[in-house]
Amino acid sequence: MITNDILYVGVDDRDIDLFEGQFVVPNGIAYNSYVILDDKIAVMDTVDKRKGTEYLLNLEKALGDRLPDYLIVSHVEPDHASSIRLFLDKYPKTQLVGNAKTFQFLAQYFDLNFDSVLTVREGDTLLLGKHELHFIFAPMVHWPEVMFTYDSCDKVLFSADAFGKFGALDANEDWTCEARRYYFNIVGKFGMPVQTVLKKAAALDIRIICPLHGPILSENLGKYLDKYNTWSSYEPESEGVFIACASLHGNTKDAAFALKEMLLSKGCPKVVISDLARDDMTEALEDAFRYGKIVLAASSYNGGVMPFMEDFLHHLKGKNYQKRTVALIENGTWAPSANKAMTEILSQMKDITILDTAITLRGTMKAEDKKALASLADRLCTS
Ligand SMILES: Cc1cc2nc3c(=O)[nH]c(=O)nc-3n(C[C@H](O)[C@H](O)[C@H](O)COP(=O)(O)O)c2cc1C
Repeated sequence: MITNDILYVGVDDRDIDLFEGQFVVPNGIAYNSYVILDDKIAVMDTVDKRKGTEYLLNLEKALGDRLPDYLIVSHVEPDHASSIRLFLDKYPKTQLVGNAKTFQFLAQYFDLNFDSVLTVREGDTLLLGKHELHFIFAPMVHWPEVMFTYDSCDKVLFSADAFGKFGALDANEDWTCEARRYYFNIVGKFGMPVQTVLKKAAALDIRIICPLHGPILSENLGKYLDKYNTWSSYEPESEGVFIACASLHGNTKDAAFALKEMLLSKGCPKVVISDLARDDMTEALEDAFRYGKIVLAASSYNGGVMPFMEDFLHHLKGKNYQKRTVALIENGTWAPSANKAMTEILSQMKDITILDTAITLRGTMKAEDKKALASLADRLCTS
């Protein structure tokens, strides 16, 4: 129970191998859905059809002998909407509520009778009894049709995918870490639209945030709003340096670890290294956004850069990576080419400062390489 009238009817999914076909979720994922019980009953979204049967049982229990009047569709993505067919087979008289885009997209997934739907516009309200629902459009957070719903009676914001996180509800883990990985990998490209909806939300008296994934947020809401403000404005969140490396034979990786030791010994508060070939790419992406300074260290490869690094940089570009200071380290035997290849991709991003400290290793680290790394460490500690 979330309030006296709002019940949780979502489900945990711990069997899924990859969320959205690409993200590892070691602690699963929750598909959240809610019921508002009033003179009229509104259900807030459904769940992935992978868990449709379990969902309908939860719903039935929450409804007792009553029937839902409305199904509010805040996001058409299948992890929330693919049980709508199942839902309507059981509750055929329920009216679907969405905006024009909601129904345009739903028609791509379902053969529905769209004559009976209720199409809302930005700022429209729906009265259930004492609960009045206000529709707040949030286009591109993270699809074009996304809308938030604010219940002015219980002061609850149903925030669609915003404020969500990876991890089933019964996972005992920190919110920030998995919410950050979720944000940058799923919503990260859309910083401006998130800023726009945060401004709309600032005008509301919000006591509880009910996202479509992850825990219901009811305490210290400023913390979550602040994180979203930092993330969506592409500002660094933590002091420190992130080193991403891709190394064929380990020499560049050795240099990355040597640099880490130097940075720590010079007082850098935090240094995180990711081996892009072995570590989770989505965590590397998260760390690249978390810190303000990053070092890219890679082997030269066929006149370019090792493909894991190339892939990583394309991921960053796709997520609108910006406002960061970058240092480059390459390794090559006959014609080192990694720094040039990395610079080319970085030059397509906004507001990236590449330090004039580029280092070229040839095979193993030599004394002069260690000196160059030490002066890079100085520069990173002072810039
Ligand atoms: C398939 C392949 C392609 C390579 N391409 C280049 C290249 O274009 N230019 C170059 O200078 N070295 C090239 N190298 C050599 C590596 O960059 C070199 O061995 C480097 O020292 C590897 O650093 P690492 O020990 O960190 O992997 C290539 C090596 C391999 C196996």
